[in-house]
Amino acid sequence: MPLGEPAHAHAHEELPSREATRSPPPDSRLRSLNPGPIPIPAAPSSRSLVEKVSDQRVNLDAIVSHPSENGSISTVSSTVSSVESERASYEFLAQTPIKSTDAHLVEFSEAMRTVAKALRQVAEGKAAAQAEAAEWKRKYELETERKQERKMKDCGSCTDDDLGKLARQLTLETPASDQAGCCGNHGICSHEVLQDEVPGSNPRSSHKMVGRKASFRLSWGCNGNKNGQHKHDFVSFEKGDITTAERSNKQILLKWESRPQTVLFITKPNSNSVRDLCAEMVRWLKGHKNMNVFVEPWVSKELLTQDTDRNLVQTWDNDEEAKMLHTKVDLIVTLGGDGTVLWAASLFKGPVPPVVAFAMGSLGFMTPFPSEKYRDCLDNVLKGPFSITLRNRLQCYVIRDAAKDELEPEGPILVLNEVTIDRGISSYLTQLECYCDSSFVTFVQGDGLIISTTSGSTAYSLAAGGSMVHPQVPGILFTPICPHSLSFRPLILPESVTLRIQVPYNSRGHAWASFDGKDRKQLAPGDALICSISPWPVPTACLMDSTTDFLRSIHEGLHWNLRKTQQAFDGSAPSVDGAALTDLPSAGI
Ligand SMILES: NC(=O)c1ccc[n+]([C@@H]2O[C@H](COP(=O)([O-])OP(=O)(O)OC[C@H]3O[C@@H](n4cnc5c(N)ncnc54)[C@H](O)[C@@H]3O)[C@@H](O)[C@H]2O)c1
Ligand SMILES: Nc1ncnc2c1ncn2[C@@H]1O[C@H](COP(=O)(O)OP(=O)(O)OP(=O)(O)O)[C@@H](O)[C@H]1O
Repeated sequence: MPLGEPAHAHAHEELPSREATRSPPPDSRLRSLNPGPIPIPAAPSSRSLVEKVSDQRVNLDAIVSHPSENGSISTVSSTVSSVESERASYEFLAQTPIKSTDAHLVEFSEAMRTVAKALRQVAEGKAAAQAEAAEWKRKYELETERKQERKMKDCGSCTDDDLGKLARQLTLETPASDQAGCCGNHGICSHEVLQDEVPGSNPRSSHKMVGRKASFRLSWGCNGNKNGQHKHDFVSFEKGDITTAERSNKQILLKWESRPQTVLFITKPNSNSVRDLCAEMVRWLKGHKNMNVFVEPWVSKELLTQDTDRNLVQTWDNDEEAKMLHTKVDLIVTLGGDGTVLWAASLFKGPVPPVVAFAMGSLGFMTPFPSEKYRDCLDNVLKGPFSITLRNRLQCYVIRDAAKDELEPEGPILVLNEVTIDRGISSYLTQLECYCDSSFVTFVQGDGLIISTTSGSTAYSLAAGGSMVHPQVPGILFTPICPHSLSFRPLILPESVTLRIQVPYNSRGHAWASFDGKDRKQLAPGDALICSISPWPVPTACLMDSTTDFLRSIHEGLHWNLRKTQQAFDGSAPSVDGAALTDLPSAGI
């Protein structure tokens, strides 16, 4: 049979002719071997057995020939091998000396049934795998098409050369190490982001527009590959090989393509040092960098006490204007602790400009920049390029039992750390039914549950026994709070899932949801919380790079695994392979 042709087309033609030349049909052979006086009721059953097996063969081939372009060699060969196994069964049936007893025939028919069943299972397994591969391929092709359309649309301004590069990229050619220009091969342009708007926002309300936003490009660096050349992020189907995307170990760099002009200041309230520094920084940015500065409405009233300072800044008057901030602001500067970064992120329900967080709190996991060196830090950031950490957020919807099919009109609540469902002031155990996509996960009985981002893994989730997870790891943490069970361990789920946490109808009390530790909402029996990863991450500027900053935070902020080192037997301190706490690289700024 020629390779590449459907197996079933030939299998059916070949089998009977071979059987005809080699041996008589099984039932006639059986009859000739059983001429004795004893009636043989098993003989007809032997015939029906053979018919049944060949019927099953028809079905098997129908399943195995499921249309699929990839892996055609393995597909055909697998079909051939199952047909050949069947053929061997027939030959075995034809050649086996059969004694004239009913018991033998019965035993034999049982054996054949088992063989037929095994063959069917093998073929069905292969067919399922092929169907799955075909589905993945279809999705991949759809996605490639969509990307191509989007890129073409977004690059209306690209030159022919750029479009050629883009086409090469989309046709999966390995690019040269050229990162310059619009839509470079290893990154994305901010043009795509800049065209997005928060749904429902009113462009006419942006009358305080302060000039065009600076465009920038993101590129993915690659360890050990200095020119930035790397494989594309896709799974190869054509050659039947699956390669791992290299995205996870890359540091993202932000490079300005035009000069950033507008900074938004977010400051921690009730702090004199923050107030003083804020005023000083605003003056410096205006005087030395000629930047536009936005501050929150309360800051312009309370923090900037002098009229001269107040005249240097702009603010917004209403929610509609606040919704348009992302179209004006190039950079967010935060002065405070992690709570201030959370607050800054909460102001943006859609895209978030890059955040440069200065540490003015007690811990500062997400605030790597030393406030006393703000001039050097801001100089470097405004010049670029600089590393960023793309921090995923969770989008959460509360679905009320009374209005099951309606999403909240004000849209999802976005959290950078976590959403917590707990028992509030109730003294009863919280009972929560948890589903991941449509699969049941578990029934929580305890103080509550934390659904956390990887950035939030070092906050409440850590206190409840969850793992610390690098913020670039694509996952969602599922951490119980004081579960009344010996075997409930925290989980980390893939970022692609949607979680549903439901308060059962027969729950003894209400539950409470809180979002980054704020905005508590009561959940009555029957109410549910739905959460998944939001398409709008928070890009935070790194002092060094994502990993160095993360390790520095867990060492310096949490004193992770700090312990006096055991002495060697000779009394000297053993050498430590790797950086000790005191050896951590300095800021370099
Ligand atoms: N038992 C707990 O640990 C506990 C209880 C409630 C809330 N929290 C956390 O507090 C967060 C709200 O922070 P806030 O500053 O508005 O409140 P807050 O002022 O009460 O500070 C909470 C503490 O958590 C730290 N923190 C916040 N986010 C962090 C992060 N991503 N990694 C490491 N530490 C982090 C802050 O630096 C601060 O020290 C919540 O999102 C929650 O994660 C923790
Ligand atoms: N601009 C703001 N407007 C209103 N509230 C804010 C603002 N910035 C911060 N907050 C709130 O102030 C609280 C304290 O802020 P933050 O965590 O930054 O300071 P901190 O507690 O001194 O620092 P750390 O958490 O490192 O100890 C947080 O609950 C935060 O949500």
